[in-house]
Amino acid sequence: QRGACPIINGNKYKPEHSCRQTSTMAQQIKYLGQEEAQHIDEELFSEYSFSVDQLMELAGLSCATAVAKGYPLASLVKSKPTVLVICGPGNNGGDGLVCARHLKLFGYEPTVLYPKRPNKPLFQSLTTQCEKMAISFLEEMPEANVIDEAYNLVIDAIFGFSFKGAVREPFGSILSVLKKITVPIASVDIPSGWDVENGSTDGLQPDMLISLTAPKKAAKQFKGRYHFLGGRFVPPVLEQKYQLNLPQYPGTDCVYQLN
Ligand SMILES: NC(=O)C1=CN([C@@H]2O[C@H](COP(=O)(O)OP(=O)(O)OC[C@H]3O[C@@H](n4cnc5c(N)ncnc54)[C@H](O)[C@@H]3O)[C@@H](O)[C@H]2O)[C@@H](O)CC1
Ligand SMILES: [K+]
Repeated sequence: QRGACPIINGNKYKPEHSCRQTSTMAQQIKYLGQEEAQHIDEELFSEYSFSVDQLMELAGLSCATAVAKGYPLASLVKSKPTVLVICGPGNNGGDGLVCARHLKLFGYEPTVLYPKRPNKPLFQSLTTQCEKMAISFLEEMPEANVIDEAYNLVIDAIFGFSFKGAVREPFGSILSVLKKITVPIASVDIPSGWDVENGSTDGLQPDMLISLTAPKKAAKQFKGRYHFLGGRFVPPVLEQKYQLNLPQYPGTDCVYQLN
């Protein structure tokens, strides 16, 4: 139930503005603006010497883990555990490729749509890794009714925190189809097409959102069933500098269910 204080895995956690303050409550998690998200991202690479592929691996693993928690294999309605993963042209798309690979290892049958592939070794390697794991790639976006018949859910890894302006093709057409499907959508970091800070009134309405590092401001408008936090890689000093107030991830888990 939205607005309630969830108790998950024994941890009590309070999403921002959602329930009355008590002295024992955790502090409010920070919702990041677009620039702040980009600054943290840059700092992780420049000051903390992480590489993109390191963080992408952890981000993508978080996404696959959240999907497996929200949509366990045993709960899927189709005869095969099919998942359509749609990857965009930036790092959000890279998270999608990593997520697809881990979903395969978890026993799902992911299929990838990756229409705009950056000419960079990282993305080429992630694509090869998927292909070598017998994950198939579609040539074009299926119609909405085909998706509803063939897949249990769709992973939206099209745009993340660098999305700006009006959606350009082919992603405008892809998002139009996604607005018509009835199977659940799990969005990586931001529901694609939403303004990173202001969200969207007529955009995608994903069933799951996996916020990476910290939720972005748009996440306040998320109305789906599952909001997970992933990307358990933030060094405490960086967390303190930006006052992220991240919750305590339970045990060794790489995701935290916010609601
Ligand atoms: N530090 C972090 O928090 C991490 C972030 N990661 C991921 O990286 C994402 C950010 O990646 P990027 O900065 O590469 O950006 P995005 O993946 O958000 O998107 C950038 C790409 O989308 C295109 N684009 C932007 N606006 C568009 C529009 N209106 N129409 C069509 N195309 C458009 C750009 O040309 C660019 O190719 C995050 O959201 C997250 O998913 C993870 O990979 C690793 C760690
Ligand atoms: K997304």
